[in-house]
Amino acid sequence: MSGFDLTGLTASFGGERVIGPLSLKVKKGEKIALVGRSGAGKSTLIRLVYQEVKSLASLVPQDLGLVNALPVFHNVYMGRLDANPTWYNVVSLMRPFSRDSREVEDLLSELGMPEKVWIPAASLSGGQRQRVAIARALYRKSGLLLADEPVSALDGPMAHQIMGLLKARFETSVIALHDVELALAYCTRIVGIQDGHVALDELSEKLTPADIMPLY
Ligand SMILES: Nc1ncnc2c1ncn2[C@@H]1O[C@H](COP(=O)(O)OP(=O)(O)OP(=O)(O)O)[C@@H](O)[C@H]1O
Repeated sequence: MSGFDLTGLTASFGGERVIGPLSLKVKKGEKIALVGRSGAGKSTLIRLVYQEVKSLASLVPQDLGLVNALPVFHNVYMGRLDANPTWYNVVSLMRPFSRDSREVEDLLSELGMPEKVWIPAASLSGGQRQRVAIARALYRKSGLLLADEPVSALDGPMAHQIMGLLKARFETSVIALHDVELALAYCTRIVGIQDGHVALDELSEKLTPADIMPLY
């Protein structure tokens, strides 16, 4: 089951309510884009959803969550840590198994950076770091993707390629996107967030960029 139905979602910082109460029902197979101006609450909503669904989801947080001192391989491998016994993970830290190395290398090839597999994450560019976080999410092989601006550091053609890949590989997704064109092209439903509430909820096929602009 990769959909979810959450109600009564709220978040506050320093006593100030920034989300909700808000409900979000996502059906299996839906690709949702969360859109809205900076500070509207998209990242906070992604975090709230992740807290609820945790192990069912693959997460690409806005800060990416990479471990700089570790090679790309291990950063990607971390996506599936909970699927393996502890001894397997400890051995993999020192001497990765060849089947795992091959799988990670294949993923990195798809993302256009096969030569970086043994490079520490610290020495990657911003766009490369973003692709490592995406590889980690793909490696997890869950049915649900939660991603916060996953292609913001990528150039146009690469952003389209990766959005296409995410659409194909995840049955269901909720992606915060500031790029309205990408949202309409790769997502089936647009949820607009304004001041922590849902201000728009419509199928992409019924919307144009002009319909979304009032949120900004
Ligand atoms: N750790 C925090 N401490 C205090 N306030 C926070 C914190 N995180 C978020 N906020 C506040 O919550 C509100 C929503 O922030 P959030 O990051 O969810 O917005 P966003 O829509 O994702 O913005 P952006 O598009 O810039 O990433 C903002 O007013 C922000 O200042």
